[in-house]
Amino acid sequence: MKAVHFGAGNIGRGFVGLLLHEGGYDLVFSDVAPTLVDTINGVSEYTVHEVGAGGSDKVVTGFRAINSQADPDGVADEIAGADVVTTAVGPTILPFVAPHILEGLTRRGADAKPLQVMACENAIGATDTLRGEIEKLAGDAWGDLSARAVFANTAVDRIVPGQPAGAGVDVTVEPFFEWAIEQGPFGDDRPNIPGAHFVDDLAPYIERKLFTVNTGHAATAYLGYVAGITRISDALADTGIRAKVEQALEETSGLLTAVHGLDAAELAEYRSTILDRFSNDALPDTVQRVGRQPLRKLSRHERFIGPAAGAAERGLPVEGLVGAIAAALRFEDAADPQAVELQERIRTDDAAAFTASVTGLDASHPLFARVQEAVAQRQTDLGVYRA
Ligand SMILES: NC(=O)C1=CN([C@@H]2O[C@H](COP(=O)(O)OP(=O)(O)OC[C@H]3O[C@@H](n4cnc5c(N)ncnc54)[C@H](O)[C@@H]3O)[C@@H](O)[C@H]2O)C=CC1
Ligand SMILES: O=P(O)(O)OC[C@H]1O[C@](O)(CO)[C@@H](O)[C@@H]1O
Repeated sequence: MKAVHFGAGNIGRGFVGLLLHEGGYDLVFSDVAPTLVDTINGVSEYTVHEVGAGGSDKVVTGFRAINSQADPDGVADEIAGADVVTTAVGPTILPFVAPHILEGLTRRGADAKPLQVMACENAIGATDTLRGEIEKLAGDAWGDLSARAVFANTAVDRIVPGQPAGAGVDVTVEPFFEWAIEQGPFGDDRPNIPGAHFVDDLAPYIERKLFTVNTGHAATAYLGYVAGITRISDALADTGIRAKVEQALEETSGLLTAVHGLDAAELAEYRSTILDRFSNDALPDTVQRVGRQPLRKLSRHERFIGPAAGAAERGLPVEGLVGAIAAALRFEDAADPQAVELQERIRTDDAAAFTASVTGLDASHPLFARVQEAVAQRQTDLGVYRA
């Protein structure tokens, strides 16, 4: 069996690739970083180092890498003969992966078993997004081609921080992982991924994960940044920051219970486990990585506005979430293009226009005024506020 995985980065090697390997798949990593592709092709095995309680080393073999920009033809042939395609490139990159999958489908025999496609991104419905991009490119040809693939959304959870220089292909990760995959699209023919669990309804899983793990992680990152702290574990060691993160997560849990009927006591346990994971000081993780791409993280269906809007619509508390959003408005990182753009726009747009364009909220939404107030406060602090 063969799997083509787009994005040979932290999650690609440290989580998705490892679990596909354990399922018996030969791995083809497709990436656009030439040095990474060459480094991967220079070794016959790599080790995933799980650091923290219960961690162990896992060795991955049976892989090769290909540069999709340098060899699109080769990538298409790999996909034509693959059983599975997965991605971990970042949600904004999926439109650049779509053409390769489409070309692979056109080369795939019409009588071949349908290709099983799963995007593994921190976004709701990422596989649906990827399929939409492929369908858009295919145009009228999609009528015939669509039968050659099945698409399943997933929720992936493992903290894989930036890797130290010189780490080579090896990856240091936390011991915890969870990979939930919607099973409906596969019928009786699921991909063979022993480390994953298959569910009928993914929504509670992806929303629980995105609005607890990612909301909590990003809140820690932005609050830690504002406090001048670099390591995530150090930020959570600050009792004031921890209390604010806990408040935000109690708010997202309140929404998850209201929307999905998730049990409050189980959610409290889940929050506690997650804060312990973030506090793993054997795993050096930074506010810059976890807070990267703040415009994405402040967008409408993402880890802050998504739950805060749902809570505000139901009259549930949002103080903690708005506080985390206010901290995100202060996040600066010259190496992060979205952080640079955020700081430019907050200095040029008026508060209402910024709020609408960044969060996607309508001015009449019950959350809009709260966020606009936080924006106006940031602009006042910067000396750029205009009534
Ligand atoms: N790092 C983590 O702990 C987790 C990350 N994720 C998600 O996984 C995705 C990737 O995250 P990381 O692995 O941390 O990022 P990363 O930056 O380590 O890896 C991304 C990889 O994608 C490659 N890439 C960029 N454009 C590409 C293209 N057009 N085709 C093929 N490869 C391309 C990059 O060269 C890089 O190697 C993101 O959506 C993230 O939200 C999800 C759960 C955990
Ligand atoms: O990968 P993103 O969406 O930029 O955000 C990083 C987040 O993803 C994770 O890697 C887990 O989903 C966390 O480490 C962190 O919350």
